[in-house]
Amino acid sequence: MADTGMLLNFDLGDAPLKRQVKYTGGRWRDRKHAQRSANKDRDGPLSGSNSTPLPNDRRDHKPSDDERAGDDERPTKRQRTHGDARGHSRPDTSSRSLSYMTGKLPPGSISTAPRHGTQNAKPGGVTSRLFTSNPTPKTVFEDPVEEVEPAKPSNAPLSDEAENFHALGLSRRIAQHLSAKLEMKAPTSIQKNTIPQLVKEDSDAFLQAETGSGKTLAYLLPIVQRIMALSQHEDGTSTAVQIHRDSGLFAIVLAPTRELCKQIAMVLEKVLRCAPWIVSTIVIGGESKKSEKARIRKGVNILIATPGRLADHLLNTKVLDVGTVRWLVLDEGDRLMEMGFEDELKSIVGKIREDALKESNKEGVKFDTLPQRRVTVLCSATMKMNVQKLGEISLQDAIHVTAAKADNEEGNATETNDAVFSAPSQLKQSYMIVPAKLRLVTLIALLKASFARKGSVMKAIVFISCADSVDFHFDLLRSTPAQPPSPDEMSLTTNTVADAAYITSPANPAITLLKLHGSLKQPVRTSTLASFHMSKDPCVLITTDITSRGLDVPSVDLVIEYDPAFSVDDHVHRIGRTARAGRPGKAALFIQPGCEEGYINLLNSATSAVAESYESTLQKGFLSPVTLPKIEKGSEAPILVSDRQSPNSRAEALQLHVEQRLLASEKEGKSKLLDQARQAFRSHIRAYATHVREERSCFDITQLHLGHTAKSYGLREAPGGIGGGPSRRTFKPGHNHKPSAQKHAAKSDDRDERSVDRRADHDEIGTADDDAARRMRMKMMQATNAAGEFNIG
Ligand SMILES: Nc1ncnc2c1ncn2[C@@H]1O[C@H](COP(=O)(O)OP(=O)(O)OP(=O)(O)O)[C@@H](O)[C@H]1O
Repeated sequence: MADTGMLLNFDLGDAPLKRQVKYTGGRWRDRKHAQRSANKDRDGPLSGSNSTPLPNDRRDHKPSDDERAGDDERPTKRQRTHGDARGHSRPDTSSRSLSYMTGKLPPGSISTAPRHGTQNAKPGGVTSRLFTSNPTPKTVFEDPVEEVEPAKPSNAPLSDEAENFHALGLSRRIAQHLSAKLEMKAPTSIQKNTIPQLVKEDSDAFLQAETGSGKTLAYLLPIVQRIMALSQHEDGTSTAVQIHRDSGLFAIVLAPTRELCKQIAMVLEKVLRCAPWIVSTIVIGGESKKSEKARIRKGVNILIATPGRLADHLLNTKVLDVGTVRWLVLDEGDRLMEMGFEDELKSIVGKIREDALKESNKEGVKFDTLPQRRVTVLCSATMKMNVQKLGEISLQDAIHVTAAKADNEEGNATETNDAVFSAPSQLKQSYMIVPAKLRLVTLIALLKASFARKGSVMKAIVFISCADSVDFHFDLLRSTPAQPPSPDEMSLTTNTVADAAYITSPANPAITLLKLHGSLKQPVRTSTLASFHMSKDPCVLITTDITSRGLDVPSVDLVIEYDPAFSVDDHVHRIGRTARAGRPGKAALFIQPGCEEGYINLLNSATSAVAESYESTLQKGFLSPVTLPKIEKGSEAPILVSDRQSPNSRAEALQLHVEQRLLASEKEGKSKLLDQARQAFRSHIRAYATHVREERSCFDITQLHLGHTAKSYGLREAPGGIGGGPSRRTFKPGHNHKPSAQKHAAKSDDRDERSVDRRADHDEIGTADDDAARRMRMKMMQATNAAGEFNIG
């Protein structure tokens, strides 16, 4: 279709709505049908209709108190979901949209508003009603407070006059390398408290610190230091022992996701440039096992792995000997357990123990500077039951290291009690109470506003609950190439990196959009993440929780939680992707009016967010006229609105544009986007049901308005296929409800997005060392009781 005539502005102007609409064009039968529906509408529109003519006086109408009181309740009538045999939703029965949606009339014949929109659009256009029938938030918004001084960063490096890496027990060579090559002059608090401990002592450690506080180097540097010390004296002269790649495997670092493993490997690789004789490698799922075997066979001193893949190699790669392992690091311990790696972890710990016993009976070189027993370092944000269990499996007598162990004025170490797992203090957090219908337009407005000024935001991450929804939003917001790429032009990131057509503005014309989730193939994930890291243009990554843990992209300045996290802990990890190592950062959370507002109280224990109104976001986001991408190949890019339209009209016009774009895709027989929207909607609803039990009262699936939620997917009504699904089911404690996207991803080797049964698990476990397990349990219980700080939520 050439220019579709997608008349994007359906503003009806000041004139009262003319009831007699004359339909022209198209088939007689369709005109008649549309006319009849219009007449019916006049007598009273059908309930559940999402797209009805907008009486002008309602457009920017501020409800009176009485109306507000009525609105206060959530709309009682739930949108019915109709689906035909093919899963297509029944079209909206309102007059003009009916004709349009069924595609029987040429679009131009029903859209009578001028193309570029004016206040006085002709009657007969349709609009997508966004500002009526929305529940009113119960939260009372306080007057905007004066901009306060930004808080002092809590995860920044300490002042380099006071502290340096050499003073913590690292060799001059390492300290100089850190300072000269990695531009790290002074340690962070957690590094200051961890490094001396792990360099001098052989006891296990439990590390707990804020996101972005440098935990990775806190455990890697002591390991490298002690392996280096085998072959080098402090003055740089050589010892009698020469270390090379087949001297033995000394350390294993386990992390829950492939991305995190790769990132740790990159950090280690940079550190090892000052000791190139020490060799590290990585074994993760999704890559060739053969080449991993070959690397292991050549010899490796430090191994970074996902538990599933390592357990597999321990079974099938005979050459992998873990008898010499002196450090086992479990990064993101809580996540390792949540993702169901318990069995693999048990088998890995058991195998290391078994091989260590055999090794101790062998004659050969004894490595004096290495720990004489295996040291386990467990990093975890929280000390919940599953982490205690992991501690019982792996730790013997761990010391608890936090960033808050601070020096007092006399220089004595004192333990403070504020080791709560919380967001960095300099991170500015806000939340918006956005009615379901307005979510999509508010997201676009927020992104537009954030990137409106060049340089104000460089990188943003948008968290969404499931992979299907990520796919849909990416395909919706990207610009479609005029021609599909030829096979020669295809690259790994062809379908994951694109121009962000809906976010760009004249001031910031080049914004890249990326997507990432666990259902993508590993090489695609790796390349996409690399593009995000390296992009010099501003960019937005739309992703699931796969990116929420550990991912370190220093230039991320904004995190948007479009769907709230499945637990408060996950929320803190998500927002922790910004404001890293003392840098500033912003985070915005979308919640809906109603029970979700209770979530703010839950968050207050871990974060402190200020309320922002979505209205002001719409204002800021739609300040200037919006040029939308073309709907069809060959059509002009229409300018959505004129300067004279209010932000609300612009929002409605944008919503309508999205809805029509979806319908146009179906009409053209390429209903990919429409199908995607339906699938995304279904997965969203299922994912919504998987919030942790303690937080489910804030995310009550029965309170979700399906019709309004569908609108945020550009759908005019909720598609079929969810009735009788989890949306209507009451939640049975202990029942495992899996979002389909997560189920799908469960096949992946590192189990990203794997369905997580978040039940607190109090079962006793049988470990090889029951006594150590008992001691560890006591210790962790003590820590939990003493500080009462780890059980958030
Ligand atoms: N001493 C330091 N000086 C300056 N920057 C540092 C220092 N230590 C670490 N960093 C930087 O801080 C950032 C965060 O480090 P890292 O990823 O190890 O944090 P983390 O505590 O593991 O975070 P998360 O809990 O989110 O995984 C990295 O970009 C790293 O390069």
